[in-house]
Amino acid sequence: MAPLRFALPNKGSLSAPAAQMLAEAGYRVNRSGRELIVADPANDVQFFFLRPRDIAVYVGEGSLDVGITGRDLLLDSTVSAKEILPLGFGRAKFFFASKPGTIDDAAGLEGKRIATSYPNLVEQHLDDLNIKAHLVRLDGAVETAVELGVADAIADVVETGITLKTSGLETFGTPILKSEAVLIQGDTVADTPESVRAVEILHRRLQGVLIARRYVILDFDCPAEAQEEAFKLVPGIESPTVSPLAREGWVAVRSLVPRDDAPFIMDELWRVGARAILVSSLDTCRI
Ligand SMILES: Nc1ncnc2c1ncn2[C@@H]1O[C@H](COP(=O)(O)OP(=O)(O)OP(=O)(O)O)[C@@H](O)[C@H]1O
Ligand SMILES: O=P(O)(O)OC[C@H]1O[C@H](OP(=O)(O)OP(=O)(O)O)[C@H](O)[C@@H]1O
Ligand SMILES: [Mg+2]
Repeated sequence: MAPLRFALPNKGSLSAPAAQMLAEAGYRVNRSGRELIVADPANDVQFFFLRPRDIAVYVGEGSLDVGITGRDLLLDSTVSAKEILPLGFGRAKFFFASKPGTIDDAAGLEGKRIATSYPNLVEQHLDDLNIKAHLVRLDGAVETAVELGVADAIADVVETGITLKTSGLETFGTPILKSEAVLIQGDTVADTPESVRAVEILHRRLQGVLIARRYVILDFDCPAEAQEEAFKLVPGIESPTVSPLAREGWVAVRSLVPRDDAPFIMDELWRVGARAILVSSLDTCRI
């Protein structure tokens, strides 16, 4: 059987977190040096390390089966590869920005020059808004374009906002896009049942990692008469697990709860009478 051909970012913001996530999902992305192709025979996968912008193209053209790239890069590529799982890292917003007091909403872009390295994404958005503007396509560092008089506004990725601030620019309007790293799939996957199955397994494994990151295991002991109230606080993903305790009239309960909510749920459980409330992390799971 041919291995699944998987494109991964070779450098940049998405590279290390993508490799980390795949390692947590059980893949062996052992890239010791600068190799561009790495085999993972145990999982029957071949990894190709490419620029994130090119990943959408390779997957969209059918040269590779799946890949991890940014949603913004996928949309800008205009290829037919489809997003099959958002991965929760590489989060950034895509905004218009200009010098304060010059342009303050998207309508103000009519007839203006906009610098961007995502011309297709921006053009599509302007078309949707029925705004005609001139795009100035740059490779990067687009924030400088306004200062240098090449453009009146920019459209770019904003993460912390530090780059914009130091360039004397401010965002305006609502975000053009909320982006994050995404798993993408090309049309060729459907060609063989083996690759369909390999992608299903990959999808389920990555989803397991996402759940393990977002949820914690909550264990507690609860008086039987308080259990109904406790279950409302810990519905779990499907249903909480309840086991008898040696102590008469008490049950042990185990459930998954969102990591961020755990401290509040623990306070409420204590209030309804639960004791020995323990939180532990998941490494990974299949739900
Ligand atoms: N602070 C950030 N800067 C740039 N891209 C970011 C940032 N945070 C998340 N991203 C996302 O990372 C992807 C861009 O990755 P890419 O490797 O091309 O750029 P990079 O991290 O800026 O690296 P480089 O310095 O080589 O340009 C996009 O999907 C973008 O939305
Ligand atoms: O909101 P911030 O946290 O400041 O991050 C956003 C900045 O980071 C990226 O630039 P990068 O460093 O990748 O340079 P580039 O423009 O050459 O790609 C992006 O293009 C923005 O300029
Ligand atoms: Mg960049």
